[in-house]
Amino acid sequence: MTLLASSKLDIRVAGRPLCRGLDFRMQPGECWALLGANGVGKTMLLHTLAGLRPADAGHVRINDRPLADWSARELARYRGVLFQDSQDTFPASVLETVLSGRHPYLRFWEFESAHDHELARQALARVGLQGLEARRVDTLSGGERRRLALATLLVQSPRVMLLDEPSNHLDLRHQMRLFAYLCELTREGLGGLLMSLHDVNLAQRFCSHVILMFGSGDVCTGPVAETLSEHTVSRLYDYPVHAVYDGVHCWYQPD
Ligand SMILES: Nc1ncnc2c1ncn2[C@@H]1O[C@H](COP(=O)(O)OP(=O)(O)OP(=O)(O)O)[C@@H](O)[C@H]1O
Repeated sequence: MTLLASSKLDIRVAGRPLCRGLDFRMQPGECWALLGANGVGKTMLLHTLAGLRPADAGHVRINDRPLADWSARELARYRGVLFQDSQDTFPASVLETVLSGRHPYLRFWEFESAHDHELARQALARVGLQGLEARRVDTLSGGERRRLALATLLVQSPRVMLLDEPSNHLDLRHQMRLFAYLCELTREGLGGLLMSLHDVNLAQRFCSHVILMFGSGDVCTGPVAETLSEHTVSRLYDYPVHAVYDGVHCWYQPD
């Protein structure tokens, strides 16, 4: 079974190619990073794979079914999207916001159950926001708001997670803890994770596979060990880097 796949996927914006002929298959338990320079099209690609915007050509399949065959409710239960920025239209509380992750499972006018509240409590504890349930979201710091968005996604418990720059606003400890948790959850629960990142070293450390977007539609995919190199990372950001290996971890440093 393939959780998420694209074939011959083309994405263009204002006539400009962002992604040309992308073929990839995400198998259960895999963690993928989506890397590329600013403005190269990472958000557009994530949104296309999530079914939030149409592709210009090619196909997306989730769980081996074409996107068009999924109802909105089915999709909301199966794949979760973390947007680049959180927008709070109403001054909801932390608890109300995290419980909104359960809405795909509720019927119209149905209230959240004790089980939903327990999932919300566990997710808030997981991201270190326990005790803040009654706080208004517009009083949270940037990092706290980001962690609340991640908790809301966890409460949704999607099989496939599509995350747009999940490390935004997170300090070092929260980055390392949450990335380790998301990847362990994906591997052990045999889900699928695709996240756009600006830190190639987070991809190198936590991910099994990468999609690289080089600009003008050029894309390539593959296992991290075979795809990331001094050459590809330097080309990706149009800036020279060199690899450092300490016997355990490899990372890339700008020259
Ligand atoms: N409606 C639009 N009209 C014209 N260009 C657009 C429109 N929407 C997005 N773009 C352009 O599409 C390109 C890809 O945008 P996208 O947000 O996917 O980039 P990104 O790789 O996620 O960037 P970043 O790393 O800066 O977040 C950008 O150059 C952006 O300016």
